[in-house]
Amino acid sequence: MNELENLRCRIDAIDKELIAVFEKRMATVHDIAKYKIANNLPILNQGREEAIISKVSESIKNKEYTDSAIDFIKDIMKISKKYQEKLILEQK
Ligand SMILES: C=C(O[C@@H]1C=C(C(=O)O)C=C[C@H]1O)C(=O)O
Repeated sequence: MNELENLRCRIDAIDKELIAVFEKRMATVHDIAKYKIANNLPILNQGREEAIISKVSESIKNKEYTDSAIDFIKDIMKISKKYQEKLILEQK
């Protein structure tokens, strides 16, 4: 296997881990959406999102990746809200 193939193998293994963790997060988002529906709460919680972004920038070890990590978590939260909207629409 050449170097590029070897590195891509490593990416494939990391993606597998990412998807497993993503599934766990989405299952929790699902439970949060059910709670919001039952308690008539809005999908967006700006304060919570800002706190998550702060935690990400504090906890990332390689500061070279800070901006990318913030972009990443913002995209994840966008996906989370889109999924919650879908669940809420299905209830109506
Ligand atoms: C999951 C929630 O809903 C929204 C999505 C968030 C997320 O994906 O982390 C955070 C805050 C909310 O804007 C929540 O309220 O906790």
